[in-house]
Amino acid sequence: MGSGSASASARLREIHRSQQADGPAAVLAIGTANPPACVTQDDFTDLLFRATNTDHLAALKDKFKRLCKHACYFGQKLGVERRYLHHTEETLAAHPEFADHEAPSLDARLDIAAEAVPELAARAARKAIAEWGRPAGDVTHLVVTTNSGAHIPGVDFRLVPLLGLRPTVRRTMLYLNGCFAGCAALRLAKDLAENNRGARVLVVAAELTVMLFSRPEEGCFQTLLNQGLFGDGAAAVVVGADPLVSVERPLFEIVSAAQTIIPESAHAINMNLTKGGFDGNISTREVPGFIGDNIERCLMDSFEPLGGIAGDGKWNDLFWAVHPGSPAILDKIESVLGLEPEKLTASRRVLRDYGNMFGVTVIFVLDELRRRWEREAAGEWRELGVMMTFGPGLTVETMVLHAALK
Ligand SMILES: CC(C)(COP(=O)(O)OP(=O)(O)OC[C@H]1O[C@@H](n2cnc3c(N)ncnc32)[C@H](O)[C@@H]1OP(=O)(O)O)[C@@H](O)C(=O)NCCC(=O)NCCSC(=O)CC(=O)O
Repeated sequence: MGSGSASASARLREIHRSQQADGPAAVLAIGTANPPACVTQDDFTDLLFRATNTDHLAALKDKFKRLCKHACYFGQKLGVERRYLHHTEETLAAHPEFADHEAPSLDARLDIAAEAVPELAARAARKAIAEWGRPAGDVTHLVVTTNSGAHIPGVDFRLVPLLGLRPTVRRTMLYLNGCFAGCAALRLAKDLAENNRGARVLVVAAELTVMLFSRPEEGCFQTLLNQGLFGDGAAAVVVGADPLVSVERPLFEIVSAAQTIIPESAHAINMNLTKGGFDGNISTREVPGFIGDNIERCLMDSFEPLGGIAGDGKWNDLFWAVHPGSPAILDKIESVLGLEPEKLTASRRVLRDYGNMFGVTVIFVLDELRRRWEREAAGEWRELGVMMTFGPGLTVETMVLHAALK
């Protein structure tokens, strides 16, 4: 009896071991997509005040312009020059209730998201699958994340026929994780890929700001921030371990992944689905400080499995893919860690050209980094790097990456 159970347990351990991948999970391909309409901050300012019949609020419009004005490359304030938006002036004319967040508009917003989010997500995913070089039917797991919707079944379910995935693909849907969602989805993909030999995980993030559109209001800074900072987009990543030689090309290996809640910061970013759409409250004056005060500890924890990280100027030896929540946040990180300005260029560039696309943004930053290295034949290439996102909690997601694409 005893020896029988010992051998059964040994057999189970053997089965378990045989299910593990040999090597670390790696990013094998990246795809991105945006809606067709690109809107500059100047054009958007006019559109916003015209479409919401608030042009008479001249002082508020001037304030919004000041907030958007310094959208120069290394400038302050919102750091956004242009964004892609699914909703147009026609959408807003057809839905005057979107302007008033006290009016019931959630159903109409969700109806728009139900169609548009999966379509945008599918466009990014098709690009990632094409770069990956294997058929969509070889995807074993699907992890989808969005803040733009609350549907059952969700975007994950819709993507199966849109992409030609197998009905047996193992799906996980992550709703309402705020801006840390992209990194959280990749963390999940890492665990799936490393614990299921041969798994190929398609990670997809997609966001539409039609969920939080509203008119600017006197005395409500949040409405200005929401309308000036956020943009629409989707990004997809194929993750897998033990890449097939000559078919798959690893871009980044995922070395470690961690998540931390910053103490006493629960009030700093809150988001809710309300009858009037997606409502948020961001303590803009506190968030950069919370992140700055805690970032070094989060990084030390992330590097602990690697035996730590040593040396003066150690943070400049890494590449950085940081969620660009806003220039003030990036400035704070830069100064606390003593980073050379070049280190956060990819983050600032994505913010400038696309806005803050919640969880999608950091994948755009990763894509920007690898494209820059490919363009410049590895000019500023560094072997080890950090991917970092922030969101409600305040939650900090940290991932140590190894660039495999030199
Ligand atoms: C809001 C800011 C862009 C403001 O930029 P600056 O600090 O450089 O500029 P500033 O202080 O001169 O402010 C510009 C104008 O905005 C006004 N202003 C700024 N903050 C305000 C506030 N909280 N309430 C009311 N007014 C405010 C100022 O009075 C000024 O008005 P006037 O012009 O009249 O003098 C910045 O503080 C910032 O980036 N904060 C962090 C933003 C953030 O938390 N982002 C995370 C997004 S959420 C995310 O990424 C994660 C997630 O969602 O999950």
